Amino acid sequence: MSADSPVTADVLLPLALEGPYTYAVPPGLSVAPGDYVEVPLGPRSFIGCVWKIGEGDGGGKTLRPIVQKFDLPPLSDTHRAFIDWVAQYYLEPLGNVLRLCLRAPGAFGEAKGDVAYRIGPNQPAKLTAQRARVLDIAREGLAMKASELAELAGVGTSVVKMLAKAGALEVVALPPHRAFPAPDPSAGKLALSEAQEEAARELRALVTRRAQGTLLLDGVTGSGKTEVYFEAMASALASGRQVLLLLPEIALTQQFIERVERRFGAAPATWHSGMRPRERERVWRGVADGGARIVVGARSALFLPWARLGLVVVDEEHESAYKQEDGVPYHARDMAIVYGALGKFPIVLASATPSLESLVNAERGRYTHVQLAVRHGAAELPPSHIIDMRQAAPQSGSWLSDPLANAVSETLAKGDQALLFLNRRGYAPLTLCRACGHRFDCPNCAASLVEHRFRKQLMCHHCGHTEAIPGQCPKCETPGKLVPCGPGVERLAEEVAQRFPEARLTILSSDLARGTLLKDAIREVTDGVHNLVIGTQLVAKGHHFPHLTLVGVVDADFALDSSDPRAGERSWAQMAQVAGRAGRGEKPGRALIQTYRPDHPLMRALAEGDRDGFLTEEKRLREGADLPPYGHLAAIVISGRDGHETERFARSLQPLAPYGEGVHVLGPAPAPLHLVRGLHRWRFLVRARRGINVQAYLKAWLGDIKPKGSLRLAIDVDPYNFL
Ligand SMILES: Nc1ncnc2c1ncn2[C@@H]1O[C@H](COP(=O)(O)OP(=O)(O)OP(=O)(O)O)[C@@H](O)[C@H]1O
Ligand SMILES: [Zn+2]
Repeated sequence: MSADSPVTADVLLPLALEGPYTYAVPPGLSVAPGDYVEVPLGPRSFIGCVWKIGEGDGGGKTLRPIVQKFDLPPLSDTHRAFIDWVAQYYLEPLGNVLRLCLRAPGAFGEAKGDVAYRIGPNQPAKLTAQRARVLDIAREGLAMKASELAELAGVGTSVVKMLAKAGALEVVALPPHRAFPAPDPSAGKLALSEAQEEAARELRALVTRRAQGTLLLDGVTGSGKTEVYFEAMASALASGRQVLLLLPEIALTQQFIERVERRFGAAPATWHSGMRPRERERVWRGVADGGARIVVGARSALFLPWARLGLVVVDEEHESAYKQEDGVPYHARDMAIVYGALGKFPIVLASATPSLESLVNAERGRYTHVQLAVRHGAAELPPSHIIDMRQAAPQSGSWLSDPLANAVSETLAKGDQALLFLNRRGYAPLTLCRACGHRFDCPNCAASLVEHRFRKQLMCHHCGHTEAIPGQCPKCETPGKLVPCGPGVERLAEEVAQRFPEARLTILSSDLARGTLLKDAIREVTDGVHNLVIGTQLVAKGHHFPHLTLVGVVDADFALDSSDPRAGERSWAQMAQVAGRAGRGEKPGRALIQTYRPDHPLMRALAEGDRDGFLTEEKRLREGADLPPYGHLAAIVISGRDGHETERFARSLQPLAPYGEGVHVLGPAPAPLHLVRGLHRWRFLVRARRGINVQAYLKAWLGDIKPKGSLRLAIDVDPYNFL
């Protein structure tokens, strides 16, 4: 390169692009890989990340220059290598993966004094829908940057500026971000039991080695795993590193965050989907400059621009909530392990019901396996009893067998708390007309509408479509003949209220998940305000309810038959977890499980507490079928507006699938959920023996296919969703 040849930089943009674009570096600007820069693309400008320097030459075209460089710590080499890895593994455009890392647009704000906007004294002369949206958000009271307000309202920043000019918004100076308090590794350390101490020693050793390595902390419910992995976090913090504690979104409760705060004497940073833009920006910057030492976050926190990450703990590692389903379909647990390998730091996976994947990796000697076999302190694991519903069936329209109802009475009489677990929201999963047989289905999806009686609505749980509950059948017009079929939590609550009129009843369901309602409800259950709780899967997630002594599983057969190869494992984990909420305090607990299939290996295993027996059988089945963790799966979902066109396109791909030794292509077949949001869906499932490069196979098959019109082709490597 001669002295006067233009210096160029390859800049990756957070768009669906396979690679970076080359730009000219204007004289006087020095950029290095990892720097964040603003560059033009077409008529717009974007914030991207410098990927390489001086390699591209623009292929003879005149290069457009970089507009500006942001004064932020660069994205580390490790993080960029991680992005490359994720993109290759999931066959995603590189730019889409970068986008996961830049989810805090405000962090790139103007370098000069930040200003914010809040509601002002005037009404704008003309109130367009866009302006009204901005003002509605401003009326909530928080001062926000133009970019944040605009993003929330789904408008351009010009709308915000225009409203400010008209006096409908007021400009205020934003105070600088609050710094993150420094954690103290030994602040609130509890005295550990001998078993905990022994486990903690292994975790600390792993962290001080400062090398890659995965440890599976496999401890029964209530064994005190949290205190044990806190020790690993303490070691990483003491060595000056940052720590990420990943939780399934729904388990990220205020209670848990307070527990972390007590242990380390400082509130951790948190990261989840419900955050306000300014807090996002604060955390993003804190992670980038190293000021945020502990982050407790949902899966996407893995992609934050870590400065000195030294440990990731994945709590409830078996949870399928770690799999992102939209956009880049990554699995945060698996990608945490990849990140650890690239960054040479350890990963701790914790669970009372580890995934088969992790257990098999531990067996193969890839993971260190640390077990806690008993509950902490005097608490004992609750025994599970099976109720054979063929013998004890309740009368029609009622869902509690006598043995379960009696157990609830006894529990309440003793002043204890009982939990009834039913994984169905709403009142009834299906509504039929008794006169003509008409069933209420979603107009956009291949699914029945769920009655939500409390909200007086029929609702689709796939697309959110709602309609009022009609007084008569829309088809035969007979009034008063509509019947709800099957139970949801609301309907169960009706029965329970009738049977136990004295009980202080509450429902914990994700219908409450927005806002503070759910937090309050969980705290009230913890404090014993309620003595009878009806809950969906939400209650199975790591909560500690000290007064709870009885867990009743209302429908254990619910998820057994499905196209999902992990259905058995998942049902088992869910029931073991929910049973594990019982007897965590001073009094012993028990679990009663209602099933019509008492001979199913899963029910037997639960009754006998024989986890190993059940999992050995599951492993045998999976190994025989080359299913994970013994083989790879990839799903290919073809969707489109037009049913015939979608089918034709799916079928046209089938003969193009190359022959591959050890690779099976199943399909195309209509997806179990063959219509969602008006899109018709067809699926292929690719099953490959271990050691086969599935990505290479998929590229060879589908790499050049460009679906047209409304048709889409989505590849899901390591799928967890089989609908
Ligand atoms: N060393 C200790 N000293 C005092 N209390 C402890 C100690 N270890 C654990 N506990 C308490 O025991 C209870 C269970 O511990 P923890 O929540 O860590 O269990 P866990 O293994 O994570 O359970 P689960 O998997 O069911 O969520 C908690 O109330 C916790 O505060
Ligand atoms: Zn729908």
